[in-house]
Amino acid sequence: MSESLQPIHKGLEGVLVDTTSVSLVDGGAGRLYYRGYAVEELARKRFAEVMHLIVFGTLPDADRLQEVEDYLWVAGRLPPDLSASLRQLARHGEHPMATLQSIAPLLALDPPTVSLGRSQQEEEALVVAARIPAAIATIHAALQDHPEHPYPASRRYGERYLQLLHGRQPSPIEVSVFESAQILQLDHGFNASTFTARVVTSTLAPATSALAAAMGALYGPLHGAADQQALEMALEVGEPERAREFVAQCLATGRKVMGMGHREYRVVDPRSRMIRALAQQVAHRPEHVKLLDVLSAVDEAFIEQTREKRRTLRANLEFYKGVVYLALGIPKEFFTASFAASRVFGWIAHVIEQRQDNRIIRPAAHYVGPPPRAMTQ
Ligand SMILES: CC(=O)SCCNC(=O)CCNC(=O)[C@H](O)C(C)(C)COP(=O)(O)OP(=O)(O)OC[C@H]1O[C@@H](n2cnc3c(N)ncnc32)[C@H](O)[C@@H]1OP(=O)(O)O
Ligand SMILES: O=C([O-])CC(=O)C(=O)O
Repeated sequence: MSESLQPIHKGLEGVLVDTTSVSLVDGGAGRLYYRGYAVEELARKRFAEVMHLIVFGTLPDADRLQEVEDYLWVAGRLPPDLSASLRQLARHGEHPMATLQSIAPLLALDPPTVSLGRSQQEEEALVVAARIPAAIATIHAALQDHPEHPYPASRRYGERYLQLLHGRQPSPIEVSVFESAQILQLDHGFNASTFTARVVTSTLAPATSALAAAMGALYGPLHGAADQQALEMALEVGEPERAREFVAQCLATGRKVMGMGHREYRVVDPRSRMIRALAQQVAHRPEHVKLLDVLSAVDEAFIEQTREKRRTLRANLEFYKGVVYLALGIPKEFFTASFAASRVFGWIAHVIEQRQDNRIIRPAAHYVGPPPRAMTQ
């Protein structure tokens, strides 16, 4: 068939481009599984366990878990030169995601003495991933104009993450809620950033370049940055009583309600329900309780007012996440970077998978420009 007669799959909706064994998104049933295990069960585990499952395919035993947590702790410390360069870069005041994307491939410089025995490319990618929490904390400190907090002694990912950011010891509840939220964000089929990582990998570019490119895709408001935008929308709505009018106005003017809708889910995104429950566990301050009330009211109004749409639209991962992060002391400008700190391990799993049976990803386009013509001048 000539290219012009083929159907065009705008946005690649429903197009199968490869296989994956990392995660299964069951959009009809509203279920998500990582390597066969339901996320509802995995969210109760430690972050490093589920990260190991995603990247290496198995849940680690106690010895391996300790090895991986030790690895993340050693590899996660930023070398002083790198930290100084990042601090200087961050002081330009760009969005943390822009700074993080620009530095991402270089986070593997001056490698640590530890290794997980993988290929050089995979080790470099793991070092980048391990160093993202400290990189985020450095950007945060630079933007606040305060010195970085000392590198925490904790081997536990969530505890170290929050301590790097605040310099104070988080409570056990804060650690477990944060780790659960991060687990829910590890992987999600061929979403836009993961597919970006696979496209870049398919050219045989370095794994670290694939991670930087994926980070660029995650920064888009239709994808990862919807977390910050959903929270900003809740602030704009202000009061639960204004939700119905706000949603009606969005629908009338074609403005998207951020954190709503999904390419795959035809029912509510299971992560949204779980993230909302996590938000209820940590939202104690009146302003956080109010944000949760506003979001719940927008959620309800959106369901009611989109009942007639051809596609069922429900809250996705991003809708309630901001309340969890805010209550844990993560400023809204750092939501998407914190998402990236988790998703980077999913990207690595897909880089590994793509490399195992690679073919360059290169779709076709139907040309609609001027026909071949003679140059007249
Ligand atoms: C981690 C993540 O990336 S989760 C997704 C985060 N992104 C967002 O929350 C941004 C808001 N949501 C959206 O923009 C979309 O729902 C996406 C990008 C998630 C999915 O996009 P697509 O699969 O291409 O869906 P599409 O945009 O075709 O939506 C189908 C219909 O629902 C409408 N719709 C979809 N999402 C929304 C929304 N959030 N608000 C209002 N209307 C919406 C579309 O306008 C379209 O309406 P139409 O049939 O009248 O034209
Ligand atoms: O799958 C998608 O298109 C977006 C998403 O929910 C994710 O990346 O977590």
